[in-house]
Amino acid sequence: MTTRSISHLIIGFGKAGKTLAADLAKHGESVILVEQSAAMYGGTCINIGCIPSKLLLVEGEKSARLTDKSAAFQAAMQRREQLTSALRAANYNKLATIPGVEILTGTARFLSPNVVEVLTEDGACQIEAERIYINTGARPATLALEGADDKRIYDSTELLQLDSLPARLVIVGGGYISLEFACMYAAFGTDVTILEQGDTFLAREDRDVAEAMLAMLADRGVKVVLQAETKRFVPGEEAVTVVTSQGEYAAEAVLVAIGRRPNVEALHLEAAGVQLTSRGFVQTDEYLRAAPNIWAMGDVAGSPQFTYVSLDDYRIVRDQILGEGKRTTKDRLLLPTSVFTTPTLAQVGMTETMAAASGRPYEVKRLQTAAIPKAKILGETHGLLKAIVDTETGLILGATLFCPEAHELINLLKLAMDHQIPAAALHTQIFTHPTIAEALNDLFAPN
Ligand SMILES: Cc1cc2nc3c(=O)[nH]c(=O)nc-3n(C[C@H](O)[C@H](O)[C@H](O)COP(=O)(O)OP(=O)(O)OC[C@H]3O[C@@H](n4cnc5c(N)ncnc54)[C@H](O)[C@@H]3O)c2cc1C
Ligand SMILES: NC(=O)c1ccc[n+]([C@@H]2O[C@H](COP(=O)([O-])OP(=O)(O)OC[C@H]3O[C@@H](n4cnc5c(N)ncnc54)[C@H](O)[C@@H]3O)[C@@H](O)[C@H]2O)c1
Repeated sequence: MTTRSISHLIIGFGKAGKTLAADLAKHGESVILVEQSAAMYGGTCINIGCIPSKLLLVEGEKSARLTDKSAAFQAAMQRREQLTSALRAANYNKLATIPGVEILTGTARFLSPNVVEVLTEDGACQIEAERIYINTGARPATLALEGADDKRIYDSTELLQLDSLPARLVIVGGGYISLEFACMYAAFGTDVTILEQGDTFLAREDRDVAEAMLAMLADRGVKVVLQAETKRFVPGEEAVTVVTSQGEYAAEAVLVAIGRRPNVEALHLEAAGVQLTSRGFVQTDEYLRAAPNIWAMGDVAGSPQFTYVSLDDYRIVRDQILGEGKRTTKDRLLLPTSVFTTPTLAQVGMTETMAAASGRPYEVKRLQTAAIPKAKILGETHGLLKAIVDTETGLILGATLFCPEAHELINLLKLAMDHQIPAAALHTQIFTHPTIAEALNDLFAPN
């Protein structure tokens, strides 16, 4: 078996790993990046996550004008394939052409804290590295239930690659993936039912926001069933039936979207002295250090599962290798989020419920999406905008935007909050017209 030595070994072609590899090499360092699958060059986001799902959401909305939904669905899937293939090739070539970076296609596992074995198609090789970075991501959690091996039961990766449009889709789980896929498939004309085991829909959101989301889903024909414990799947000839504590639901396709688990098993982390958290993620400190010469970044490190957080993990690790070593997970400040339903639900900082529990003096600002001229132009009037303002300091404590373009606008609010721009400044800020952004003038008007 060949043994090689390298300064930096990155395991996994995720957002953090690929960005770090390029940066290190541009600073004259030598890097090997190991990726287990040629179909995953570039990682989850571009191949099986953010990019294909958002493309299909957009294509679904466009299909509203078309009568042949099946043809529209198949054309959308082709576009998805073209885009992800092109991005995958671009991601590979961008890294592979940087002097100092080598991409090795194979599965990595630790033999000791600084030696990793990589199993490739051509056999195994050992790599001794001064520094090792784990960026192996996560995979869909599965339901170990009777009938779960039926071919009509899918995870998100598989449902992004269906070759024909199902008449009915049942989604087990009521989180990010569920809501986005519900909108995506409903837009193509599929009859969608969401089965959530919890008793509260969108438990982290204020009830008026959750109600607005439910109204939007109902308008699109999406049914939501709460406290639905899935018990088993019963395969039939035409459909599979999901048997739950709240009744039985037959469908041509079932999506299980109940969270994602870290990819740690293949790594043999015990050989590296790396610990796991109680939830099974790689245990790190706030510098993302997992052992003296080992770091973990992205989903596998238990970081909030977003591409932009994986990118921020890269910034933290980069600062230790190439910078001042000061940046930590605490420097992220507020973390904005966006569920790309139609319209988007975007959130940053405190909700009204959190503000009430905080004991701080606050007021709630509210605006209905239907009051925004641009929303009327778009014909997307579902939703509302809410902001929480500290009545002593006049600073914004949080915002929840359920309206068109909310995924863009939320970044403006994070900027205002991080840089302590008072709410009153947004009330009088000049915004272009007609835009959704100008609604901030009204949202932040004095109560
Ligand atoms: C359907 C879906 C939609 C999403 N939409 C959004 C969104 O809109 N916005 C957003 O911010 N986030 C979204 N996410 C989440 C986001 O995609 C992830 O948080 C992010 O991609 C995680 O990146 P990462 O850097 O942790 O690693 P990943 O990109 O997951 O990369 C890990 C890589 O490691 C490889 N690997 C695993 N084990 C080994 C091993 N032993 N040896 C070698 N290689 C290995 C894997 O094959 C993989 O390519 C979505 C996720 C999904 C599933
Ligand atoms: N727009 C985005 O940024 C985006 C989009 C998709 C995914 N993601 C990321 O990917 C992660 C994973 O997404 P997800 O939707 O799989 O997980 P999630 O954690 O967002 O939601 C899972 C949901 O499934 C429910 N659940 C769990 N077990 C269940 C069961 N047995 N039966 C019924 N319901 C059950 C949970 O109560 C929860 O509501 C997200 O948390 C997010 O970080 C982000």
